[in-house]
Amino acid sequence: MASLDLVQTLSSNGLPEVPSRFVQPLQRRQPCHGRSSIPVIDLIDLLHKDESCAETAAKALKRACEEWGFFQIINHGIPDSLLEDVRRVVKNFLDLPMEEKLKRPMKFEPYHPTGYGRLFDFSEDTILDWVDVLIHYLSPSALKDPDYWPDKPTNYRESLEAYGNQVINLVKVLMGILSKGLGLESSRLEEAFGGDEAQVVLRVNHYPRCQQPDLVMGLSPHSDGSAMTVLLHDEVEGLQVKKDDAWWMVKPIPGALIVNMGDMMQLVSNGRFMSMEHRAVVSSGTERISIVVFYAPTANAILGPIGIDQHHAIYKSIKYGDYLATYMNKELKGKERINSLLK
Ligand SMILES: O=C(O)CCC(=O)C(=O)O
Ligand SMILES: [Fe+2]
Repeated sequence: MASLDLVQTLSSNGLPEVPSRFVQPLQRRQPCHGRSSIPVIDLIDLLHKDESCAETAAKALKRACEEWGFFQIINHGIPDSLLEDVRRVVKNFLDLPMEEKLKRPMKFEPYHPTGYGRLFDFSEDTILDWVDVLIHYLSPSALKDPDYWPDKPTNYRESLEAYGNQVINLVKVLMGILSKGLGLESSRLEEAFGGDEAQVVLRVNHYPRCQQPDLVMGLSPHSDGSAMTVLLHDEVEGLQVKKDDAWWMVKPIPGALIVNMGDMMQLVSNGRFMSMEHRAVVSSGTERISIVVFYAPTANAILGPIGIDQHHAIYKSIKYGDYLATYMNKELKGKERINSLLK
């Protein structure tokens, strides 16, 4: 296959048209309906000493997960200065010369792509998304290959380590509350996903400016294969969520993190917490960077609906590693994968 430059290079080379491999067929260019105010959840309320306040907030969280599967979390406890650091070191990495970034080119291990480059490029027929990515593990230690963490800029590793730990703690708190919301012990979901063996992956999505933004997708419609996903944005719009068959542009709140339920949360909750389809669009005026943490089960976890009479289970059980294998080896296509687990 002839090699095609990464998007950042294509963006800066000044060509009037995007290469044909990025052009989406008309039926895949569904318009956006408008802006949405996805639910806003305040962690201070969720952890409030006043029980009735905490309970009201927990109900709002549960409703957000049932109706949208997406919310923005404010007062999440991760200092603004750390979020700033993370955005800065990631931007500094992306600004390095291509040869430096390609010292860790994308390697496609069976389930675990890691490195810098292009995702989901399976054959010359695959339509490519207008995005370059950097991926590495944050946890567990067996998968956290330090060689795949950029060593430039100098404080990249320190900032991402600190941020990763804080996001993992936040996810655990949210999962504890959602676990109780399903009528389970607060630790039940965390245990189901493998406790400290859960796979936590960082992915930087870099969407450079695009000369023909209406013809391409930044990230094609998909649902996340994870249990929960936490997205740090750069205040640039681009994330769209599909609800009631329409696409809604998320308006990012400065300082907030965007959280969404992944397929594994939909599975274990027997379809109560929704792993919604979403996509990213790009613009001709501004680049966009999203820094995403996927909190996913350990590969050995066998998962199915939890805490219900199995007659009422609408999904089959699956070993997460098998799910991941199909997830990573196919083009992104809406909610095809989780729907394939329906009984
Ligand atoms: O960049 C975004 O807004 C979306 C990222 C995303 O959906 C993903 O990385 O799975
Ligand atoms: Fe996603």
